Formats: sequence, structure tokens, C-alpha cells
Amino acid sequence: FFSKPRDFSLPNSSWGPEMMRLYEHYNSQCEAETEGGGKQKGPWRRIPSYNRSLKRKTSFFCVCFSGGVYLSKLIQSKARLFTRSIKEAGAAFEYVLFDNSDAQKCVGILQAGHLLEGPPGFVHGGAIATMIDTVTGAHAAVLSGPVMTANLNINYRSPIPLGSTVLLESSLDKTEGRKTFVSCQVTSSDGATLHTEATALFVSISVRKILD
Ligand SMILES: CCCCCCCC/C=C\CCCCCCCC(=O)SCCNC(=O)CCNC(=O)[C@H](O)C(C)(C)COP(=O)(O)OP(=O)(O)OC[C@H]1O[C@@H](n2cnc3c(N)ncnc32)[C@H](O)[C@@H]1OP(=O)(O)O
Repeated sequence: FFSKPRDFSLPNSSWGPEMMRLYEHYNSQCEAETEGGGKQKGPWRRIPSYNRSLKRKTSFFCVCFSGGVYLSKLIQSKARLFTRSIKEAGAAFEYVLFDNSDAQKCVGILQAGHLLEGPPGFVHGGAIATMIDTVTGAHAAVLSGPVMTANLNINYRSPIPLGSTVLLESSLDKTEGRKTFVSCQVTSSDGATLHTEATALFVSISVRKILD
């Protein structure tokens, strides 16, 4: 009845060499099968990514983000996760997230497509903010369960060339009661250029409160 949802965080033909290099770098440090058929745990875990959060929810957390229960059936059926809503591969946000629970870090690898243009030849600041929210939000959710972004503070240091691949690194600063504070840096794929710095506050939410 339901087809298997597509996991968009796996390589596709639009991924360039830098995107593939960084993907392999982290993916090779994820759980792997040993020669004896057992499983060897690596420090990183790839976080799967779908284009819908309502029907294809993998956790209750996703239902919160969809706000689905309040939407009309028409809107529900059309709702798509913003970062996965453009069908053409490579045209907008091509990204994959990895989480490292021991180091309390999360990384995002982003290849920014031609539909994300802001200033001529460079990525739109709102698209950069979207990706920072996505990486830090996923990180906070992994750490603290269901959360909403309460504050996102961004310093844009150097523009990101359209079509380039960048690395977003999110680190836990502290947790205080319902509050999870994280920092994020966006750098060029070789780490040589700092593009963007951000801090974010996520507040834990009660799923029951939202549904009520
Ligand atoms: C289980 C793991 C599963 C992992 C799976 C991972 C898969 C991931 C896959 C894909 C990831 C995609 C990720 C996307 C991420 C996107 C996230 C968004 O974009 S969310 C949309 C934008 N955000 C909103 O629309 C919020 C609107 N605001 C609110 O709803 C409320 O203001 C809320 C919930 C944030 C807080 O409201 P209150 O009533 O619950 O709580 P109060 O009492 O106001 O605040 C609690 C504490 O936080 C402080 N606080 C609240 N807002 C603050 C602010 N803006 N600045 C500073 N402090 C603030 C308060 O002062 C208070 O602190 P004191 O406890 O008293 O110390």
C-alpha cells in the first residue's frame, strides 16, 4: 500500500567529488560489518532523511515538526520537508547529516545547488540559516528529544560560492533544564575558509501539549 520512503541522505548522481569525499570520510566511520559477519560500532551514525515528516515519521518528534494533526487533509497530503521539497537532484539542498554521540557533535555536509542563489554566484543567507537550523536542530533532537528552535544567532563571515560543498559542524555548549544550547560553524570542504558561525537555543517541548 505504501511504497518504501526514499532516504535522501544517500549519494545520487548530482553529488560532486567534494560531497562524495566528505560523505565517505564520515560514512567509513559509521557502524560496519566485520569479516565474521558481526557488527563493529563506529563513532559516527548517518541520520536518514525523508521528504515527509507526517506519513513517513520515524519518531514522535517528527510529528511535532509537521504540526500535522491540525492541518487539513489536503495540506497534509501536500506537506513536504522544506529542505527536501525540490525534486530535481542537485538543484537545491543536497545534504547528509552524521551524529557522534560520544563527542556530542553532529555534522552536515551540504552541496548548495543553483536554486539557492542569493547574491549573484553565492548562496542565499536564508538558505544558509535553514541548513544551520537543520543541523543544529537534528543535533539538539538527538541529544534532548523533541525540541523547537527558540533562538538562532548567525554571523555571516564570508560568502559561500553557489555549487560548492561546505561542512556544518554542530557542538553542544550546555544543557539547562529544558534548554539545549549548541554552536555551529560552516567551513569550506577543506576547512580553510570560515563561512558562517552561529549559536542556537532549542527548547524541549511536550508532545502532548502540542497535540492538545
Ligand atoms: C529523538 C531523537 C530523534 C532524532 C531524529 C533526528 C532527525 C532529524 C531530521 C531532520 C531534522 C530537521 C530539523 C529541522 C529543525 C527545524 C526546527 C524549527 O525550525 S522549529 C520552527 C521554528 N521555531 C518555532 O516556531 C518556535 C516558536 N516558539 C515556541 O514555540 C515557544 O516559544 C518555545 C517552544 C520555543 C518555548 O515556549 P514554552 O512556552 O514551551 O517555554 P518558555 O517558558 O517560553 O521557555 C522555556 C525556557 O526557554 C527560554 N527561552 C524561550 N525562548 C527564548 C529565546 N528566544 N531566547 C532565549 N531564551 C528563550 C525561556 O526564558 C525559558 O527559560 P527558563 O526555563 O525560564 O530559564
